[in-house]
Amino acid sequence: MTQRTLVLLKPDAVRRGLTGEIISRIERKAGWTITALELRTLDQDTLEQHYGEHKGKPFYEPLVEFMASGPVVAMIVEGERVIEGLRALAGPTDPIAAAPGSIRGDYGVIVRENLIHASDSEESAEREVKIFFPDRG
Ligand SMILES: Nc1ncnc2c1ncn2[C@@H]1O[C@H](COP(=O)(O)OP(=O)(O)OP(=O)(O)O)[C@@H](O)[C@H]1O
Repeated sequence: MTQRTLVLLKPDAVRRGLTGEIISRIERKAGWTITALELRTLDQDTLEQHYGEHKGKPFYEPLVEFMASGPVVAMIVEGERVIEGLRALAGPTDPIAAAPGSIRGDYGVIVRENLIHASDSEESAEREVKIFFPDRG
């Protein structure tokens, strides 16, 4: 089943010089293709649209502040079962609970600074692609 997903390499990944490594891991998966890629600093409006479901939660404000603290790499990745596959490659939200070999398991410690976002369903992917790449909607 060919799908597309929206991936963000968060400001911690850019600051720590890990984007090349993470992009390589994605590129090496057979049949997955990066079809859009941009380095961009996110504004409040974009972050509100993206993380709106978390508004009101205690971690929302620090999360938005962190996500605006430096550039992110936004990508569309297309391929076979790429939504489930990228969530597996990223690992669970809490990097300490993430298995070694996953991106968060290998490089992360802090829940907020967990390196990568990947859409969690086809509906989220379509919604998020439109937010970050409106011309690909
Ligand atoms: N308890 C928490 N404390 C601090 N930050 C959190 C917490 N829970 C979630 N976050 C941050 O908010 C982001 C979005 O939370 P969500 O529950 O959607 O996790 P996720 O689906 O693993 O992450 P993402 O949507 O970024 O792929 C997380 O990736 C993390 O950066």
